[in-house]
Amino acid sequence: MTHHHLEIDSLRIALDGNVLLELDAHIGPGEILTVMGPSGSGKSTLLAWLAGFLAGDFEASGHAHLDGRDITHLPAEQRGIGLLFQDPLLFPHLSVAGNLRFGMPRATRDKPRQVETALEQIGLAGFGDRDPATLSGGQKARVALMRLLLSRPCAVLLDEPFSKLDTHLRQEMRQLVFTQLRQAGLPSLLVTHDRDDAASAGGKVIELTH
Ligand SMILES: Nc1ncnc2c1ncn2[C@@H]1O[C@H](COP(=O)(O)OP(=O)(O)OP(=O)(O)O)[C@@H](O)[C@H]1O
Repeated sequence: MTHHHLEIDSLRIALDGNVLLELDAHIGPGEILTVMGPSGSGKSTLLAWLAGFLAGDFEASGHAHLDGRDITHLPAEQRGIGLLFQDPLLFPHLSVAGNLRFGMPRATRDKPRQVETALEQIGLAGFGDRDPATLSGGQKARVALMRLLLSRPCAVLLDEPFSKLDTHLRQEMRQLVFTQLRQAGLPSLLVTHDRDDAASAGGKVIELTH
């Protein structure tokens, strides 16, 4: 297991001169930090800052370090951060296997074998040639998770990743996602409105306020 860690130092984000959020956090390998708070409290803004997509209207100061590397001003694609959203957003023009191969580092050894193993891990052995449109919501969510992990991120941001799933599936996906993130030793930041998500993540919880 690799030991990735993410640090947020003296982050302060303001909008029109008003401070929206201030945060210091250290997320160790396999830790999941949950961020909660009312609508408009800045949860998506925090993720956008970390991922490198923050809109120009915001003034941000502070630093983010990933594995000791200052990523604060790096372009999004050089940060090594993986994202998991509410919608699985699989590429419709690629097969399930094509989706899984998409973000794999160029130097990855034996890609077909790794794709096959990944499909087995999520109970979708033999689904490699399928069109993603023919998968159920739960199956798409599992493929999106594996595509993320196969891209070998150094940290993961999750934005309400389970909110579109029904209760039963939600429970199942929580288990799968959190177990996989822990096993991969990835520091993760979870944004959610759901207390059960936070409890299941098992880490610290931060509440953003206005
Ligand atoms: N591009 C933008 N330009 C100006 N203001 C913005 C922009 N994006 C968001 N805001 C404002 O920034 C504040 C924080 O928004 P943000 O989306 O981070 O909240 P949130 O906690 O994620 O809310 P929700 O739970 O509803 O998703 C809000 O007041 C919002 O109106």
